[in-house]
Amino acid sequence: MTSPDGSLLVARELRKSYGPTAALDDAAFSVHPGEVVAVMGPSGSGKSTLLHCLAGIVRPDSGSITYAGRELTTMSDSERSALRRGEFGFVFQFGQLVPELTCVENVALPLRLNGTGRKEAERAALAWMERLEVDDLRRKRPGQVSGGQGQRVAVARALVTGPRVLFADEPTGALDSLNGERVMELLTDAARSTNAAVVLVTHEARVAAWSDREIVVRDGRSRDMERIA
Ligand SMILES: Nc1ncnc2c1ncn2[C@@H]1O[C@H](COP(=O)(O)OP(=O)(O)OP(=O)(O)O)[C@@H](O)[C@H]1O
Repeated sequence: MTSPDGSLLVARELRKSYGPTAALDDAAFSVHPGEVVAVMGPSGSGKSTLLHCLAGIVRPDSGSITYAGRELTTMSDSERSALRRGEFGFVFQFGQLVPELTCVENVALPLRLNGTGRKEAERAALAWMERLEVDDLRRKRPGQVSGGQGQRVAVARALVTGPRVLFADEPTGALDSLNGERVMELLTDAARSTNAAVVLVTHEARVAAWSDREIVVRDGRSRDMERIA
Protein backbone atom coordinates (compact mmCIF):
# COMPACT_ATOMS: atom_id res chain seq x y z
CA MET A 1 0.00 0.00 0.00
CA THR A 2 1.33 3.41 -0.93
CA SER A 3 0.18 6.87 0.24
CA PRO A 4 -2.32 8.85 -1.90
CA ASP A 5 0.50 10.40 -3.96
CA GLY A 6 2.04 6.96 -4.59
CA SER A 7 4.89 7.25 -2.07
CA LEU A 8 6.03 4.08 -0.32
CA LEU A 9 8.03 5.69 2.49
CA VAL A 10 7.19 9.17 3.77
CA ALA A 11 8.64 11.16 6.66
CA ARG A 12 7.37 14.45 8.03
CA GLU A 13 8.61 16.92 10.63
CA LEU A 14 11.34 14.61 11.92
CA ARG A 15 13.31 15.77 14.91
CA LYS A 16 16.13 13.89 16.59
CA SER A 17 18.66 15.27 19.09
CA TYR A 18 21.72 13.69 20.63
CA GLY A 19 22.14 15.67 23.84
CA PRO A 20 22.46 19.32 22.78
CA THR A 21 23.02 18.39 19.09
CA ALA A 22 19.97 18.61 16.85
CA ALA A 23 20.81 15.95 14.22
CA LEU A 24 17.41 16.34 12.57
CA ASP A 25 15.36 19.51 12.87
CA ASP A 26 12.13 19.34 10.88
CA ALA A 27 13.32 16.96 8.13
CA ALA A 28 10.98 15.55 5.49
CA PHE A 29 11.40 12.78 2.95
CA SER A 30 9.47 10.65 0.47
CA VAL A 31 10.25 7.95 -2.06
CA HIS A 32 8.11 6.04 -4.59
CA PRO A 33 8.47 2.37 -5.52
CA GLY A 34 11.22 2.07 -8.14
CA GLU A 35 12.54 5.57 -7.44
CA VAL A 36 16.15 6.31 -6.47
CA VAL A 37 16.43 9.30 -4.12
CA ALA A 38 19.84 10.68 -3.18
CA VAL A 39 20.25 12.30 0.23
CA MET A 40 23.05 14.85 -0.08
CA GLY A 41 24.58 17.39 2.26
CA PRO A 42 27.77 18.29 4.12
CA SER A 43 29.38 16.14 6.80
CA GLY A 44 27.40 16.19 10.05
CA SER A 45 24.26 17.61 8.41
CA GLY A 46 22.08 14.66 9.47
CA LYS A 47 22.07 12.37 6.40
CA SER A 48 22.86 9.14 8.22
CA THR A 49 20.50 10.00 11.06
CA LEU A 50 17.73 10.51 8.48
CA LEU A 51 18.51 7.13 6.86
CA HIS A 52 18.60 5.40 10.25
CA CYS A 53 15.21 6.90 11.20
CA LEU A 54 13.64 5.95 7.85
CA ALA A 55 14.95 2.38 8.22
CA GLY A 56 13.53 2.03 11.73
CA ILE A 57 16.99 1.72 13.31
CA VAL A 58 16.76 5.01 15.23
CA ARG A 59 13.51 6.30 16.72
CA PRO A 60 13.02 10.06 16.12
CA ASP A 61 12.08 12.26 19.07
CA SER A 62 9.03 13.46 17.14
CA GLY A 63 7.50 13.45 13.67
CA SER A 64 5.98 10.73 11.54
CA ILE A 65 7.35 8.03 9.24
CA THR A 66 4.94 5.90 7.25
CA TYR A 67 5.99 2.82 5.31
CA ALA A 68 3.30 1.30 3.07
CA GLY A 69 0.70 3.16 5.12
CA ARG A 70 2.01 1.92 8.49
CA GLU A 71 3.38 4.32 11.10
CA LEU A 72 6.93 3.27 11.98
CA THR A 73 7.48 5.54 14.98
CA THR A 74 4.86 3.82 17.14
CA MET A 75 5.81 0.23 16.23
CA SER A 76 7.43 -2.00 18.84
CA ASP A 77 11.12 -2.88 18.46
CA SER A 78 10.23 -6.39 17.31
CA GLU A 79 7.78 -5.09 14.69
CA ARG A 80 10.45 -2.74 13.37
CA SER A 81 13.09 -5.45 13.22
CA ALA A 82 10.65 -7.76 11.39
CA LEU A 83 10.12 -4.96 8.88
CA ARG A 84 13.87 -4.48 8.45
CA ARG A 85 14.43 -8.20 7.88
CA GLY A 86 11.46 -8.70 5.57
CA GLU A 87 11.06 -5.49 3.57
CA PHE A 88 14.32 -3.55 3.69
CA GLY A 89 17.82 -4.16 2.33
CA PHE A 90 21.03 -2.41 3.43
CA VAL A 91 24.35 -1.56 1.82
CA PHE A 92 26.99 0.33 3.80
CA GLN A 93 30.38 1.80 2.99
CA PHE A 94 32.39 -1.26 4.04
CA GLY A 95 32.83 -3.99 6.61
CA GLN A 96 29.46 -5.57 6.10
CA LEU A 97 30.42 -9.03 4.83
CA VAL A 98 31.10 -11.83 7.32
CA PRO A 99 34.82 -12.62 6.85
CA GLU A 100 34.52 -16.32 7.80
CA LEU A 101 31.88 -17.05 5.15
CA THR A 102 32.41 -17.43 1.40
CA CYS A 103 30.86 -14.79 -0.87
CA VAL A 104 27.94 -17.04 -1.84
CA GLU A 105 27.32 -17.88 1.83
CA ASN A 106 27.33 -14.16 2.61
CA VAL A 107 24.75 -13.43 -0.08
CA ALA A 108 22.62 -16.40 1.03
CA LEU A 109 22.79 -15.38 4.71
CA PRO A 110 19.64 -13.20 4.91
CA LEU A 111 17.61 -16.03 3.35
CA ARG A 112 19.16 -18.59 5.70
CA LEU A 113 18.27 -16.34 8.68
CA ASN A 114 14.69 -16.23 7.40
CA GLY A 115 14.57 -20.05 7.44
CA THR A 116 15.31 -20.90 3.77
CA GLY A 117 17.25 -24.17 3.25
CA ARG A 118 20.91 -23.96 2.22
CA LYS A 119 20.54 -25.24 -1.36
CA GLU A 120 17.64 -22.98 -2.23
CA ALA A 121 19.25 -19.96 -0.52
CA GLU A 122 22.54 -20.47 -2.39
CA ARG A 123 20.74 -20.94 -5.70
CA ALA A 124 18.97 -17.58 -5.22
CA ALA A 125 22.24 -16.03 -4.03
CA LEU A 126 24.07 -17.19 -7.13
CA ALA A 127 21.38 -15.75 -9.43
CA TRP A 128 21.91 -12.34 -7.79
CA MET A 129 25.67 -12.72 -7.95
CA GLU A 130 25.39 -13.34 -11.70
CA ARG A 131 23.40 -10.13 -12.07
CA LEU A 132 26.03 -8.22 -10.14
CA GLU A 133 28.75 -9.99 -12.17
CA VAL A 134 30.49 -11.56 -9.18
CA ASP A 135 29.35 -15.19 -9.51
CA ASP A 136 32.92 -16.29 -10.25
CA LEU A 137 33.83 -15.23 -6.69
CA ARG A 138 31.34 -17.56 -5.07
CA ARG A 139 33.91 -19.66 -3.19
CA LYS A 140 36.21 -16.81 -2.18
CA ARG A 141 36.09 -15.14 1.22
CA PRO A 142 35.59 -11.35 1.50
CA GLY A 143 39.29 -10.88 2.35
CA GLN A 144 40.24 -12.40 -1.03
CA VAL A 145 38.21 -10.01 -3.25
CA SER A 146 38.70 -6.36 -4.20
CA GLY A 147 36.75 -3.47 -2.65
CA GLY A 148 34.55 -3.06 -5.73
CA GLN A 149 33.86 -6.79 -5.96
CA GLY A 150 33.04 -6.88 -2.24
CA GLN A 151 30.54 -4.03 -2.66
CA ARG A 152 28.85 -5.87 -5.52
CA VAL A 153 28.61 -8.96 -3.30
CA ALA A 154 27.09 -6.70 -0.60
CA VAL A 155 24.54 -5.33 -3.10
CA ALA A 156 23.60 -8.90 -4.11
CA ARG A 157 23.15 -9.73 -0.43
CA ALA A 158 20.96 -6.65 0.14
CA LEU A 159 18.71 -7.58 -2.79
CA VAL A 160 18.45 -11.36 -2.30
CA THR A 161 15.37 -11.14 -0.07
CA GLY A 162 13.51 -8.95 -2.62
CA PRO A 163 13.36 -5.82 -0.42
CA ARG A 164 10.91 -3.05 -1.26
CA VAL A 165 13.33 -0.40 0.00
CA LEU A 166 17.10 -0.50 -0.39
CA PHE A 167 19.03 1.76 2.00
CA ALA A 168 22.54 2.58 0.82
CA ASP A 169 24.81 4.73 3.03
CA GLU A 170 27.87 5.90 1.05
CA PRO A 171 27.95 2.56 -0.84
CA THR A 172 30.86 3.69 -3.01
CA GLY A 173 32.66 5.72 -0.33
CA ALA A 174 35.63 3.33 -0.19
CA LEU A 175 35.96 2.79 -3.96
CA ASP A 176 37.83 4.53 -6.76
CA SER A 177 35.65 6.38 -9.26
CA LEU A 178 35.59 3.63 -11.91
CA ASN A 179 34.53 0.94 -9.44
CA GLY A 180 32.10 3.36 -7.82
CA GLU A 181 30.39 4.03 -11.16
CA ARG A 182 30.08 0.32 -11.87
CA VAL A 183 28.59 -0.42 -8.44
CA MET A 184 26.09 2.42 -8.87
CA GLU A 185 25.12 1.26 -12.36
CA LEU A 186 24.50 -2.30 -11.17
CA LEU A 187 22.79 -1.21 -7.95
CA THR A 188 20.36 1.19 -9.64
CA ASP A 189 19.63 -1.24 -12.52
CA ALA A 190 18.90 -4.06 -10.10
CA ALA A 191 16.71 -1.91 -7.87
CA ARG A 192 14.74 -0.43 -10.79
CA SER A 193 14.16 -3.87 -12.32
CA THR A 194 12.61 -5.08 -9.05
CA ASN A 195 10.72 -1.81 -8.45
CA ALA A 196 12.53 -1.33 -5.13
CA ALA A 197 12.78 2.20 -3.77
CA VAL A 198 16.35 3.33 -3.05
CA VAL A 199 17.44 5.75 -0.32
CA LEU A 200 21.01 6.65 -1.24
CA VAL A 201 23.10 8.72 1.18
CA THR A 202 26.12 10.29 -0.48
CA HIS A 203 28.14 13.47 -0.39
CA GLU A 204 29.41 12.93 -3.94
CA ALA A 205 27.60 14.62 -6.85
CA ARG A 206 28.70 11.94 -9.34
CA VAL A 207 27.09 9.25 -7.17
CA ALA A 208 23.92 11.31 -6.71
CA ALA A 209 23.77 11.67 -10.51
CA TRP A 210 22.52 8.05 -10.60
CA SER A 211 19.37 9.10 -8.71
CA ASP A 212 16.00 10.28 -9.99
CA ARG A 213 15.74 13.00 -7.36
CA GLU A 214 17.98 14.70 -4.82
CA ILE A 215 17.23 15.84 -1.31
CA VAL A 216 19.71 18.12 0.42
CA VAL A 217 20.09 18.06 4.20
CA ARG A 218 21.59 21.09 5.94
CA ASP A 219 21.67 21.48 9.73
CA GLY A 220 19.10 18.71 10.08
CA ARG A 221 16.62 20.26 7.63
CA SER A 222 15.90 18.71 4.25
CA ARG A 223 14.71 20.20 1.01
CA ASP A 224 14.02 18.85 -2.43
CA MET A 225 16.40 19.87 -5.22
CA GLU A 226 15.02 20.04 -8.73
CA ARG A 227 17.34 17.87 -10.78
CA ILE A 228 19.57 19.85 -13.09
CA ALA A 229 20.06 17.20 -15.73
N1 LIG B 1 24.91 8.34 18.06
C1 LIG B 1 25.19 9.63 18.12
N2 LIG B 1 25.53 10.22 19.30
C2 LIG B 1 25.80 11.52 19.37
N3 LIG B 1 25.77 12.38 18.31
C3 LIG B 1 25.43 11.86 17.13
C4 LIG B 1 25.15 10.47 16.96
N4 LIG B 1 24.85 10.26 15.64
C5 LIG B 1 24.96 11.44 15.04
N5 LIG B 1 25.32 12.42 15.90
C6 LIG B 1 25.52 13.85 15.59
O1 LIG B 1 24.40 14.28 14.84
C7 LIG B 1 24.80 15.14 13.75
C8 LIG B 1 24.36 14.50 12.42
O2 LIG B 1 25.14 13.29 12.20
P1 LIG B 1 24.96 12.36 10.92
O3 LIG B 1 25.86 11.20 11.12
O4 LIG B 1 23.53 12.11 10.72
O5 LIG B 1 25.51 13.31 9.78
P2 LIG B 1 25.93 12.95 8.28
O6 LIG B 1 25.37 14.04 7.43
O7 LIG B 1 25.54 11.57 7.97
O8 LIG B 1 27.51 13.08 8.38
P3 LIG B 1 28.68 12.35 7.52
O9 LIG B 1 28.50 12.79 6.10
O10 LIG B 1 29.93 12.92 8.12
O11 LIG B 1 28.53 10.87 7.74
C9 LIG B 1 26.30 15.31 13.89
O12 LIG B 1 26.54 16.50 14.61
C10 LIG B 1 26.73 14.11 14.70
O13 LIG B 1 27.89 14.38 15.44
